[in-house]
Parts: sequence; structure tokens; C-alpha cells
Amino acid sequence: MSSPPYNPQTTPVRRKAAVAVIVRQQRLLVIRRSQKVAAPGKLCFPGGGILPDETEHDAVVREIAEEMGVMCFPQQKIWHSQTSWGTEVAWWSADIAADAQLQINEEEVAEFFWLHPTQLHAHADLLPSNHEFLTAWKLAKFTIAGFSDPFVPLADG
Ligand SMILES: Nc1nc2c([nH]c(=O)n2[C@H]2C[C@H](O)[C@@H](COP(=O)(O)OP(=O)(O)OP(=O)(O)O)O2)c(=O)[nH]1
Repeated sequence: MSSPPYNPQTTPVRRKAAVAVIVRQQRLLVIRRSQKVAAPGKLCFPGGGILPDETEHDAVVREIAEEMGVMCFPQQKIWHSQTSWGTEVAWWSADIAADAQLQINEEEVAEFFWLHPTQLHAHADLLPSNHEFLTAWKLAKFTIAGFSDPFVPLADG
């Protein structure tokens, strides 16, 4: 039997997560999830579940430190969504130092890339809920500093 259609009004929220949208030279910091976590091998932004009594801001700082080995500076919440499995996701723009050396935690992250939004949108391994984020961005429901025209491919690829 197929499951009923996803309805954000009636689907219960099971947990909350916060993710970091980090930009460098018109590219986004994207991770490939390790084989040891849910949705193994999928591409998404660094981030994760918010602990009880933790703010979204602090969850972003903690998760990026845990996964990427760097201090990040969350700037602002740019989007909020709910996955089809009932997780509320807060999307935060965040900065890292220009010379920050990323050191992945291999338990959680298989590899990382810097991808332009057009490359991420076209990627076969993108976590499905992130397609919705990119679509909302494309529809100008929010903007992200550092991009002149996010859905026009860069001349240098
Ligand atoms: N990390 C991350 N999670 C995302 C993104 N988009 C999206 O819908 N999610 C969802 C998937 C999960 O339901 C939730 C966070 O999952 P996670 O698996 O990364 O976090 P976590 O390690 O703290 O999870 P857990 O061990 O507590 O189960 O947010 C994204 O871009 N990055």
C-alpha cells in the first residue's frame, strides 16, 4: 500500500536540525555523507540535529566543528523547511575564515566539495530535501550574499 501524500500541516515534527550554507567564491560547501550515517553517500550541507535546549545558532557552530573541524560564524537564518520524514530544518548562512583548513570527521563525512548552485542542482546524489531548498532559492524566496546570479552557470565551470 502506498503512503498518504506528505502534508506539512499534518505530518508531525519528529526532530529539529540546523544546517550551514557556507559560500566561497560563488561556491557552496557541500559534503558527501559517510556510509555510517542515514542517507549514506548523499550530498548535502554540513549540519545536523539540534540538541535539547540548544539554539539553532549554537547547533550550527557545534555541528560544523564536529564534522568539518573548523569554527564557523552563523550569520542569519535564511530558510526553514520540513522534510517529508518530519524533521524541521533551519538553514543558516555562515562564514568560515578564508584560510580555514577543513578537516573532515570521517565517521560522518566521506568528502567535501565547493560547488556552484547549478552543479549542486544537477547532481544525481543530492539529498532530495535539498532540491526543495534550491528550488525556493531559485524562486527568490530568499537570497544568499556572495552570489550575483546563482542559477546561471559560471563561465569557468
Ligand atoms: N546535515 C544535513 N541535514 C539535512 C540537510 N537537508 C536536510 O533535509 N537535512 C535533514 C536530514 C536529517 O533529517 C536532519 C539532520 O540529519 P543528520 O543526519 O545530518 O544529523 P545528525 O547526524 O545530528 O543526526 P542523528 O545522528 O542525530 O540522527 O536534517 C542538509 O543539507 N544537511
